[in-house]
Amino acid sequence: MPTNTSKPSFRRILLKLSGEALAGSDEDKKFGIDAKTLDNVCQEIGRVVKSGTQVAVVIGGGNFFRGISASESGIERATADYIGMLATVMNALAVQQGLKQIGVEARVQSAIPISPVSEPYVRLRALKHLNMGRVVIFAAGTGNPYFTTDTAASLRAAEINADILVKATKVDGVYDKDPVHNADAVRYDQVTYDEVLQQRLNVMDATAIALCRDNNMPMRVLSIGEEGSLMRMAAGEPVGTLITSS
Ligand SMILES: Nc1ncnc2c1ncn2[C@@H]1O[C@H](COP(=O)(O)OP(=O)(O)OP(=O)(O)O)[C@@H](O)[C@H]1O
Ligand SMILES: O=c1ccn([C@@H]2O[C@H](COP(=O)(O)O)[C@@H](O)[C@H]2O)c(=O)[nH]1
Repeated sequence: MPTNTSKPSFRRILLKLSGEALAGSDEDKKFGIDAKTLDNVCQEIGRVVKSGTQVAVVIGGGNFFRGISASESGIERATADYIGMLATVMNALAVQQGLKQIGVEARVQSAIPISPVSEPYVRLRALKHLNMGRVVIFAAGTGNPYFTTDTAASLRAAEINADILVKATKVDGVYDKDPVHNADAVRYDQVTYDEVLQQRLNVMDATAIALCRDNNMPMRVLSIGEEGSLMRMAAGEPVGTLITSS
């Protein structure tokens, strides 16, 4: 529950967490969930919740499985995507547990019903949890193959009337080219949805960007590995890159 008396900059945010952000940064730890990294991520989320901002999370599955890569090696695409969606459920449960350990209440809602382990996605119930100060973790993406958790994040952000969609990932913003593969890449402070689409700045998939553009949902891309960045963003600081219509 909120502990601060100052008014937060955002009433409600949708945080898109990349699955890879839960894996360690060491070369030999790029798969699965690293306990220390998970704790750091949960602490970041906990600070924001305690400052009075409601937080909903959509979590990726790239630390376990990506459907499109697996389908290239022979698994039928739809099946591979269902495996990918189930991978996001594992991450969601881990984040729920990590938050619980630091005293932050959270509920997982899965777009693919898995009744023994999570609630199904029910929009009004999600809103009720958020209004009670609980973190809601949306798992299993959209529940449909051929989509990504970026698109799920855009969809859920619109559905819950979030003030902003925050993409927290390994890179600290949107660059003119992929910074992981280009040392000379230059970061934007602000960029439009159309520029991201036209210049194919692949920090998020095109469907997700278009959905945010069509719903006028502002987005911010920041690094979850940079300590305090999420809290600074929630306090209104211009962290990372802002994506808007103009
Ligand atoms: N122009 C760009 N600016 C910033 N990042 C970019 C750009 N082009 C490509 N990227 C890449 O986009 C990635 C962000 O996507 P990310 O790895 O978080 O994928 P995801 O699908 O959201 O999560 P997951 O790890 O669960 O698959 C960065 O790691 C970065 O390498
Ligand atoms: O709506 C969705 C969301 C995800 N998937 C599959 O899950 C994996 C993991 O998600 P990331 O967004 O890549 O982290 C993704 O590669 C898809 O295979 C999906 O099918 N539908």
